[in-house]
Amino acid sequence: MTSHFSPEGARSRPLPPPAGLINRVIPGESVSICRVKQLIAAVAVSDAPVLVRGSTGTGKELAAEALHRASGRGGALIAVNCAAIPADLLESELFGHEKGAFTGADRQRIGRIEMAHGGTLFLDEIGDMPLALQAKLLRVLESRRISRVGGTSEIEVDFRLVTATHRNLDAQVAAGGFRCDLYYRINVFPLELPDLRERASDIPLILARMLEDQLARDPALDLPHFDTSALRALAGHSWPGNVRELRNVLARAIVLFPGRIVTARHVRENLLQLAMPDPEGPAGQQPAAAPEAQGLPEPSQFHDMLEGRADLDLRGYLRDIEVALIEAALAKRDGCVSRAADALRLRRTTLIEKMKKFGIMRCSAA
Ligand SMILES: Nc1ncnc2c1ncn2[C@@H]1O[C@H](COP(=O)(O)OP(=O)(O)OP(=O)(O)O)[C@@H](O)[C@H]1O
Repeated sequence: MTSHFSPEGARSRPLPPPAGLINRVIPGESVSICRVKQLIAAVAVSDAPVLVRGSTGTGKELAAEALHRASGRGGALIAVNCAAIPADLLESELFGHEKGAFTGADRQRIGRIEMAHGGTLFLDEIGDMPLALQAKLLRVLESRRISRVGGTSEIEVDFRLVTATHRNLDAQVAAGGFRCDLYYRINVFPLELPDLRERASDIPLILARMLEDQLARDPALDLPHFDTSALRALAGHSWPGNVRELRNVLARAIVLFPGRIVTARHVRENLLQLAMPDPEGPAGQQPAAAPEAQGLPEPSQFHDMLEGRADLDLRGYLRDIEVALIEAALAKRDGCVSRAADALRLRRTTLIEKMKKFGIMRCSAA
């Protein structure tokens, strides 16, 4: 029997991992994600199998990475997506094969389970594993030994098992699609990841982490800046695709609004829906400074200002603000419509239309 067994892989790891280690992998401070991180910290140092559940895109693979890093195991994290590999290839992918084991096996191949020796094996979408392979996996978990396809000798393996699924495994077991004995083996420590809409308060931190990662990958990137109204609009979305959907929204923002301020309107019209942005604010123009940086009230301040008020003539108030800002922009630029339009990030024709609508004259500052 070949043995990969070593005191290194089998040592007990009694010290809890530092919280910062897990925080670096999973950003967020909401109650629900903090509970997940506490559970990860508690279980990481043991060898107990963990079953991560959660809707698609909630970060199940990220949770596996956090568990692995916090476990202190010296080996690698080896991930296998059981749904992405055709059923007839999955066995040799997991167990490896000897040369000549089947047609096309022209050389020996080490499988993923062997590669995970001393580390963590992450079996994503375990609910999609064929029943025959489930039986083989159960034997490995019980004996801690594998045989490569076409091989005769046994190889001892020491790995921490983390599995994940977005399926309802209880229902699958009841329907006979998943082995009951394997289910109990892998479900020693269940970890439930919350949907993003249940931890919307984490969106700014997750977004900041994603932006940091983008910048680390490409320091020359001109990143967009999400203002508070944009963050509020993101928090109000239902996020059926969870954090993966948020990642896609950010990817869109990087393309559509490089170096620009992203507002709630952009979020609603261009990022959560796929309309192209207004040509106002053309490419090459410097990003507009945030309203608060220009001494203007930042939109979130209206929350406090409106507290306790019964009603408001919104249309009239917004018109007065628009007129006042247009008149101020024209006055500061000696009545020059083109320069005022640039300053207001409007097309010249749009500004002229507004001036006609509100009866604004080209007055100068003097
Ligand atoms: N908390 C988070 N912070 C930053 N990025 C995250 C977070 N959670 C998930 N992501 C990112 O979202 C994407 C989806 O995450 P992941 O693949 O871990 O989800 P999943 O739950 O395994 O999805 P599926 O069930 O569809 O396989 C990845 O790009 C991942 O890096």
